Amino acid sequence: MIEFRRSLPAYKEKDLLLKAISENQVIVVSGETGCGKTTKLPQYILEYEIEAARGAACSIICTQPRRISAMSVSERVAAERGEKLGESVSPCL
Ligand SMILES: Nc1ncnc2c1ncn2[C@@H]1O[C@H](COP(=O)(O)OP(=O)(O)OP(=O)(O)O)[C@@H](O)[C@H]1O
Repeated sequence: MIEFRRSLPAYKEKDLLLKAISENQVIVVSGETGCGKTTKLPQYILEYEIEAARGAACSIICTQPRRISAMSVSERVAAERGEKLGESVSPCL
């Protein structure tokens, strides 16, 4: 799972993305389908905030257009983190 995460295009742009987020109130991220915008970028932000001792104060909201995709994304991200749903990832339908 870790190797897979590191193979995605989003991982290669991780530092650039975190720098852009820290320096701007709003950014637009555009990338090919499956590059990691939905499941990886929120985790990069959370991990960055945890490293900065701000993890407890960090809330990340990720919207999806359908219930099924909201559930699928939530389950996937929780699985990647080795957690159960409801720990750091909670779907809100
Ligand atoms: N539920 C899942 N089960 C297995 N693999 C998944 C799942 N969700 C995502 N992935 C994998 O993680 C990678 C990143 O997916 P992600 O949804 O973050 O990409 P994305 O850039 O948001 O794509 P899109 O623009 O289509 O929404 C995908 O290439 C896919 O292989």
